[in-house]
Amino acid sequence: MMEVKEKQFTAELEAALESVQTDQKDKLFSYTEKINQVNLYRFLEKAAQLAFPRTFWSSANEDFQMAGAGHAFELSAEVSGSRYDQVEQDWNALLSDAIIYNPYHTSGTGVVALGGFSFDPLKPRTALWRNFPSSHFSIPNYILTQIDGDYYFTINRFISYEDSYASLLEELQNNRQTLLDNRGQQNDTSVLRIQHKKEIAPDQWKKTIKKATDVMKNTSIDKIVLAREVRLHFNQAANISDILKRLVDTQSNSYVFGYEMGGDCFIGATPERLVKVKDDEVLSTCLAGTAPRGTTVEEDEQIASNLFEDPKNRKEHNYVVQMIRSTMETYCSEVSVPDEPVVHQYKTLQHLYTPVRAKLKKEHGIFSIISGLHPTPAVGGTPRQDALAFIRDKELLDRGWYGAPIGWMDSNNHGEFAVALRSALIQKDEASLFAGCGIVEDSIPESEYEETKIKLMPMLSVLGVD
Ligand SMILES: C=C(O[C@H]1C=CC=C(C(=O)O)[C@@H]1O)C(=O)O
Ligand SMILES: [Mg+2]
Repeated sequence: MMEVKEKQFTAELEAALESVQTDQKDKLFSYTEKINQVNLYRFLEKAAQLAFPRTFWSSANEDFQMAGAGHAFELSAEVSGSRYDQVEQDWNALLSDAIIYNPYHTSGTGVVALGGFSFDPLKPRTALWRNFPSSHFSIPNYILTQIDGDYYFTINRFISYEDSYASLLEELQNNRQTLLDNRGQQNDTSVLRIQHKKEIAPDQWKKTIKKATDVMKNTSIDKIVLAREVRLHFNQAANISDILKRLVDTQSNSYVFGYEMGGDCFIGATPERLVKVKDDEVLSTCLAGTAPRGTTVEEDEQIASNLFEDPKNRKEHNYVVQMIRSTMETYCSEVSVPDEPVVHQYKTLQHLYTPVRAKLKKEHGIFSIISGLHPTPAVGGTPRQDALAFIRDKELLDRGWYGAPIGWMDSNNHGEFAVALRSALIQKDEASLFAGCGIVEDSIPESEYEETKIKLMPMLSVLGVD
């Protein structure tokens, strides 16, 4: 730390400890400074060396990235009905007492909570997701934020009145130095290989699709999203920071995330924004309907125009648009939704895409919108409760955090959540990958199976070769 900054830091820390002691109440202390460029992936490596659980977020156009180390404070709610309310209440309570030094007021700096939810709190949790509760948010001890090429470093420390100034200062300064040290070995050079790949019950999955289409022919259910799992075994433990870097480098137009809990890490590169809130501006995205990429420009365009015209994919997409529009109208004003989707291209596939814009009504926040939107028919179905009941009952998979909201929010009430698709739960030298498809009445099991294969490709390619 430069000397003038160091003086500022020690003065703020001293004042914070004094406030905690005077009030006899533990409080979160948060200090943000602007720093020179630091490699985010190196920061994550150093965090692992210090045994800190890691968090990572990269927005779809990479102009905003956060890497977190440690949990200064955790928000977690196991309750099902009100888990959003519970997290929101605990978050507001934490903020109301927090001592924040942040002259920049830039999104994603200072007191930031990163975290997410499980897909369905009513589905019994299996051993696979033992480290991931129904909801969990972390205010990391140390956050490195990159915005438009500028770098910020935040220290968050929950201070108890029993803490001593000298040991606090030593702890925070030592960790700061280690985490921001760009020297040392670059990323691991050993090659991650897939030694064993097991598709979990693909034939049964296709049978469940047939069951779903039969149900849709005979009931008022219009759409059910069904997912499946692929389990991998590697030649060595996967290097999380390396994989996150590879996802950012290869998956354009995608949110890349990482969330480490109890040694397991949930990672992904998802194209789907659930909601972004900045002041009163709200953005959401309807994404459903899929086709592969072509090998030539002509073929690519032909596939795109077929996707745009295809009634089955348009149906899948329209259920999402209808539901997101009506939910947004509950929480927002000036809801604007284009009449038709466009085709968006990603590395291995193309999607039908409809952006949504709105203005947040004063009485609502990001959690109200999340609770209204999740699960959209891009991951659940229509009508929601019937589709969820089918998934809960018939899908073989424990989705855990797959298909659920994952993201961040800060003390300025800015935040963004994506839908955790194209994701994997990494467990040292093993991983579970997830992919699902929107099933409508005219779905063909074999084609849906092919669709999951292209959705799995990006993650398989960053996790090594067969
Ligand atoms: C459920 C997934 O994708 C959803 C998002 C976009 C397109 C979809 C589709 O065309 O089926 C799915 O609704 C997944 O990737 O696991
Ligand atoms: Mg589909």
